[in-house]
Amino acid sequence: MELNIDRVTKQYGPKIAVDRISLTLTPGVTGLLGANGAGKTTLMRMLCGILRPTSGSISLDGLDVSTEGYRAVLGYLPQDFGYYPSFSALDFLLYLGALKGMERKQAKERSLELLEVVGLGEVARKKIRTFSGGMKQRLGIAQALLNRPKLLILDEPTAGLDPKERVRFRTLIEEQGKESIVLLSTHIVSDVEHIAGRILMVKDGQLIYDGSAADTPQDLEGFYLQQFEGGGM
Ligand SMILES: Nc1ncnc2c1ncn2[C@@H]1O[C@H](COP(=O)(O)OP(=O)(O)OP(=O)(O)O)[C@@H](O)[C@H]1O
Repeated sequence: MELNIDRVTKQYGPKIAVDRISLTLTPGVTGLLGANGAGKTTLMRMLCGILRPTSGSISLDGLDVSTEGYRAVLGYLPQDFGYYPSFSALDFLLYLGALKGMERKQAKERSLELLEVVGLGEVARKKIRTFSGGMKQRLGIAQALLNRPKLLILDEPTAGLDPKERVRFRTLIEEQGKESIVLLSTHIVSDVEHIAGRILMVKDGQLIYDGSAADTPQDLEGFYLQQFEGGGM
C-alpha cells in the first residue's frame, strides 16, 4: 500500500501554503512536524480530498484522492471537529457510520468496541455536551477509526489530552500503524518521537526534513527548534 504525493502545491492568492511537496507514504506512523502556519493543515486537507491542490496529484495505490474508493478507506480527525452536543457518544458514532454507508448492526458493534478502546465505554450513552475537551478528542479519534481506515490522517490529535490519555492514544496509534498508513501532525516533538518511524518537517510550505527521529544531526527536539528558531512556535 502506498500513498503517492506528487509535487503538491497550494496557493492562496500570492501566498504559497504548500510548495511542491513530493512524498511516498507506506504503512506505519509518520509524524508531520511544523510551527504554526507551516502548512500542515493545508497539506492534510488536500490528502483528505477536502481541498484541491493548485497543482500536483495525490493517489493511494493508483486511486485518485477525488474518488469514492479513496474516501472509503480514509479516516480523518480534523483540527476543529464539529460535535453535536445533544447527541450521545454512541449516537454520534452511529450517525457518522450511517453517513459512511455502514450497516447499522455492524456500525453499532464497531462503535461500542471503539468507545471501549478510547476509554469512553462507560459514558457511551452520555451527551457530548457533558464531555471534557479530552473526552471529545477521544471521540474524534474513535470516529476516525470507524471504517477501519487504510489511511488515517490526524491533525493535532493530542491537543487537549492529559498525560494518561496521551499514553493510551500512543498505544492505539502504534497499533493502527501496523496495518495502515498513519499521518499525524503536531508541533510537539514528544508526541511523535517515540511512535513515528518516520518524521517529516515542514517550514514555509516546504519539506525540510524526511527521515527517522534517530537520524537527525542532534536530538530531534534540538534539531526541530534549530530549524524554527526565530520563527515563533
Ligand atoms: N483559506 C486560506 N486563505 C489564505 N491563506 C490561508 C488559508 N488557509 C491557510 N492559509 C495560510 O497558509 C499557511 C499555512 O496554513 P496551515 O493552516 O496549513 O498551517 P499549519 O501548519 O497547519 O498551522 P497550525 O498548526 O497553526 O494549524 C498560513 O500562512 C496560513 O495563513
